[in-house]
Amino acid sequence: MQLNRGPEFAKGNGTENDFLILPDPAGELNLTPARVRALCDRRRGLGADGVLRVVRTGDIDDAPAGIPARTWFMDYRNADGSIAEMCGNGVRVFARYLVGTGLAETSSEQPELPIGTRAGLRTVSTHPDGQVSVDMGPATVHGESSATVDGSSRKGLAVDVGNPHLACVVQEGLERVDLSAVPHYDAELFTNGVNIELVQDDGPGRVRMRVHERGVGETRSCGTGTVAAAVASLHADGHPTGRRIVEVPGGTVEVEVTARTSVLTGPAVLVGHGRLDADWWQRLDQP
Ligand SMILES: N[C@@H](CCC[C@H](N)C(=O)O)C(=O)O
Repeated sequence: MQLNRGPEFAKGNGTENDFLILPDPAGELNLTPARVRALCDRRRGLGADGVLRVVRTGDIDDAPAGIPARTWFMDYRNADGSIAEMCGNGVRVFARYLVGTGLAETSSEQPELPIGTRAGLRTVSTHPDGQVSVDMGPATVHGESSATVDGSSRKGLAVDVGNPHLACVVQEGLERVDLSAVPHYDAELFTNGVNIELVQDDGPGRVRMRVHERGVGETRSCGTGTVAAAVASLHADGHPTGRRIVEVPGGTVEVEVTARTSVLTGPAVLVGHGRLDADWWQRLDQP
């Protein structure tokens, strides 16, 4: 087969929240919104919920201050081409990629990996059983709000996990809700849009969650969303801290919320890798 070798890519997922990973160690890739949309399109491109560009922090114009320039930075893009501050599943897959390709090293003495994100520096730890944890930083509650989802108004907790969430605890019927349309939310509170979670109790210490992600639509999982869901579930039980097992359509994760921070643990899987066709990639850059 004649293929003009374009940029490298890999594909991975965390609880079936799937990503295309584009290594860009020299910071040379022109990752336009049009290219992200084409890549993520499940018919026109390779298909994914988002793109993770692997770049050095020094090559990112809008990186938060204080992250050393050589630190690997997760330049996250939603499937619609928009930029988001943070991705809890993505950052675990990103760490798996760095270690798997030898771009970064971890060991039993030094299992922690610092990763730059637009929400700040995050520390990821890989475990011998294949699970990956990330210290997500504090999840900050900004009060209550509501959204109209599938024609019904739902009350929820506004939680900032580096990116914005509205986590709505529902009593029943989680599986029956139609999440195909963008929910209507308070645009004065969420000026840059919001990820919306529906969270249903599933026994002691357990919840089930579905999510409509900003810039994507319904996904099989959302790591930052699971943290918001755990916070909302704990809050509903009158606890500011604690632990929740969160079951999403794509699998199961664990969230621990402490007074200082929140930690998300779950799987991170690399599926394969290859090269984009250079002609296809070039054509996407033309008006
Ligand atoms: N799937 C992600 C969140 C990705 C960003 C989100 N759609 C946003 O726009 O904030 C996760 O695992 O956290």
